[in-house]
Amino acid sequence: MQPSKTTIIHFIASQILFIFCGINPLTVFLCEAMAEASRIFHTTLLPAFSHLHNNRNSHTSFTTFPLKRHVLQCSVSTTNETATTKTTVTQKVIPWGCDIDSLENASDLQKWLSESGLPPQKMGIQKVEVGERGLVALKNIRKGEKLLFVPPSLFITADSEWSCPEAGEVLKQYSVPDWPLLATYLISEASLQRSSRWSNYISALPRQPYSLLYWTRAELDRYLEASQIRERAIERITNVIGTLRIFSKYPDLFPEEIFNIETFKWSFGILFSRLVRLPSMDGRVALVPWADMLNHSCEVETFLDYDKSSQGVVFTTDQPYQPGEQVFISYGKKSNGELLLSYGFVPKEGTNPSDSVELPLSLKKSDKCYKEKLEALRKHGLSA
Ligand SMILES: C[S@@+](CC[C@H](N)C(=O)[O-])C[C@H]1O[C@@H](n2cnc3c(N)ncnc32)[C@H](O)[C@@H]1O
Repeated sequence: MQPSKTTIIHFIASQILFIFCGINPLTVFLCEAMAEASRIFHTTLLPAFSHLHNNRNSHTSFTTFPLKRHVLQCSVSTTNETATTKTTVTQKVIPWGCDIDSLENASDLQKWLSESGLPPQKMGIQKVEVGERGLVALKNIRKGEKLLFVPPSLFITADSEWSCPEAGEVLKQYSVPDWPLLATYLISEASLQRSSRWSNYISALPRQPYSLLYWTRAELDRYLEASQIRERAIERITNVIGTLRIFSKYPDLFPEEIFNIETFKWSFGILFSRLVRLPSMDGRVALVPWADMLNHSCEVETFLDYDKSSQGVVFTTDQPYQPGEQVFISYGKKSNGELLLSYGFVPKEGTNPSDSVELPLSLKKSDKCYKEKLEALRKHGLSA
């Protein structure tokens, strides 16, 4: 499920209220009031989103766009800004991957994975209510059961072999860090289509992942006004653009038709939403096909990790599942803003116990009540 209109507005409202709180250094204590005010804001001002959501097909020119765009568009649809948002639709379509809710390539992926060493699974990929596609229990699954067992031969890491070794050599020569290296690797392999060993995996990835990287500057300014997430999204976009600089020197290895801003938005969008850090492999980052079909729930705490005894990526269920139920993992204790930033969704309102807003605080030593305020901040686990 993508962010509902009310959830997005709740998020925006809390961020806007955050401005007012940020002015006074001792307003940490206003957080509760802020949340209450934002609740009032959303319940009194908003029409039901479900109606707009269900009617989204009436905006036919948006049908190939992620729902997030519809949500944004819906949230301003009663004003004439709709037209402004429509202008963003003219982006180039990535020539690989599939529609975000498509199962067309998922069965090929599953077949290829089983042939390549993935053991039989108790879950299958299906269309789901939360997260478009996800892994659903095919059999009874017990609480405390280990699932997945994806072997390392199926991971994509910074050490994966390049189909075009010369390109990989150049990146190594520049000691390019893991993230931009993986982003480039993904584009390089994707562009080779069927001749890449990852072709079945890449074909099942979304052609346009939900990501703030696709928001225009105007959208970021408008919908994330006063939020720290806005700055972080702008920083990420700047870094993605910066990655392109390396390639201008090697147009033969990295032709612009393939390595350009659109393809890097895609590959970084895929990394932000799917790359996992594996604590038991010294925090190594990897794309783990199949495991990356699991959606997030704030109600579970289990996470992906490498299991030395079974030599594969696993997670241990912290609740039982019956056949037909979607199986979830946790992407970490992240605020709604952080989930939006990396994964492009916001959990249903009131369901995320880790939700928070960042309040930058400063306390001047010249403040008459410096000591008392410092003490009050410390009491709440905050530093000045
Ligand atoms: C690791 S992928 C999970 C598989 C993905 N649903 C797919 O079909 O490829 C992460 C993406 O799934 C979606 N997702 C995961 N958990 C979600 C949730 N609780 N609500 C809405 N979308 C979710 C978001 O689009 C996110 O960027």
